[in-house]
Amino acid sequence: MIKTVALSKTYGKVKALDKVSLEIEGGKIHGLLGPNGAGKSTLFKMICGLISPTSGEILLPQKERKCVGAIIENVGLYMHLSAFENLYVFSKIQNAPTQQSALEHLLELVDLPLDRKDPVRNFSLGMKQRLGLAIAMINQPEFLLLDEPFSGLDPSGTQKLKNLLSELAKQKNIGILVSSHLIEELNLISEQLFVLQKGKLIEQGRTDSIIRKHATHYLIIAQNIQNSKSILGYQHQIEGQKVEIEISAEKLPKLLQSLLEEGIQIQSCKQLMPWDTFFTTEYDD
Ligand SMILES: Nc1ncnc2c1ncn2[C@@H]1O[C@H](COP(=O)(O)OP(=O)(O)OP(=O)(O)O)[C@@H](O)[C@H]1O
Repeated sequence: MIKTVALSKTYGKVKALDKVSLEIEGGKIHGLLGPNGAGKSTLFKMICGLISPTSGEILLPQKERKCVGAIIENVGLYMHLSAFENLYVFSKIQNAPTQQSALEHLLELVDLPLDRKDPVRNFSLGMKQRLGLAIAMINQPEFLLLDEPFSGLDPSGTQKLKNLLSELAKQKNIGILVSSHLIEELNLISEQLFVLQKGKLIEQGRTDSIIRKHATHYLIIAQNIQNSKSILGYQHQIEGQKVEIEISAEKLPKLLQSLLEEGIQIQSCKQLMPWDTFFTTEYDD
C-alpha cells in the first residue's frame, strides 16, 4: 500500500496540495478527479520523489521508489525510434533487462505489435500512451501512477486503455492511481475515487457511492425551456436554452414526460456532479 499522510506542497503563496491523506491499495484502480490546477500532478510528482513535500509524509511499501511506475504530464518518447528501440533505451537507462524477450514481453503486455519497426511518431495517440505504459512497467512496479492517460484519446483508444488497466490491476495485482478532470473517464474503471479541489481532498470513497450521493443535479438543454411550467416546482437556474435543475433520479422521467407534454423540445439531459459546476466556473474565469 502507498499511504500519504497530511501531504502538503506550497509554491510561494499557492497551496498546491493541502494536507492530503489517502491510500493506494494493490490490485485496485483508484481515480483522482480534479480540475486543472487542483494539484493532481503535484501529488504524483511527490509520490514518485520528483519533488519533496513542504510537510506531511509518503509511506511506500519499500524504501526504493522502483515499486512505483508513472506517466506524469505526458509520455516522453523518442519519436524517431521504434517502440522496441524506445523500450531498449529506457530499460538501459533504468538498468533493467534489455534482452529481446524482455522487451517483447513488455510490448505484448500493452498490446502493441511486435512487427512495427517504424518510428513511433507514426503511432496513434493510443499506441503512444500504451508504449508509455510499457515504459512505466519496465521495473515491474507494484504501483502505477497515470496522470490524465485518457486525455486526447478517442472512445476506442480510451476503452482499450481502460481494459488494459483493469487487466494489470487484476492479473498482476498492481495498485493504480489514474487522474482525470472528467468523471466519465473514471466511472466504471475506478473502484475508489478521490476528489481534489484547490489542493484539498474534498471527497473520497467508492466511486459508485460518490456518484450516487451526488446524483440529484441535471442539466437539460431545450430550445424553449423558458416556457416550461413543470420546472417551476424544482430548484433550478435557467441560462438561455440550458436549465440546471435539482431533482431525484426517480422523479426525473416524470419531469421529462411533463416537458414533452408542454411541447418543450428537449435536446439533451445530463447528470451533473458538484465538480461539473465547479469546473465550469473554473473554465469561465
Ligand atoms: N513549479 C511550480 N511553481 C509554482 N506553482 C506551481 C508549480 N507547479 C504547480 N504549481 C501550481 O500548483 C497548483 C497545482 O498544480 P498541478 O499541476 O499539480 O495541478 P493539476 O491538478 O495537475 O492541474 P493540470 O490538470 O492542469 O495539470 C496550480 O495552481 C499550479 O499553478
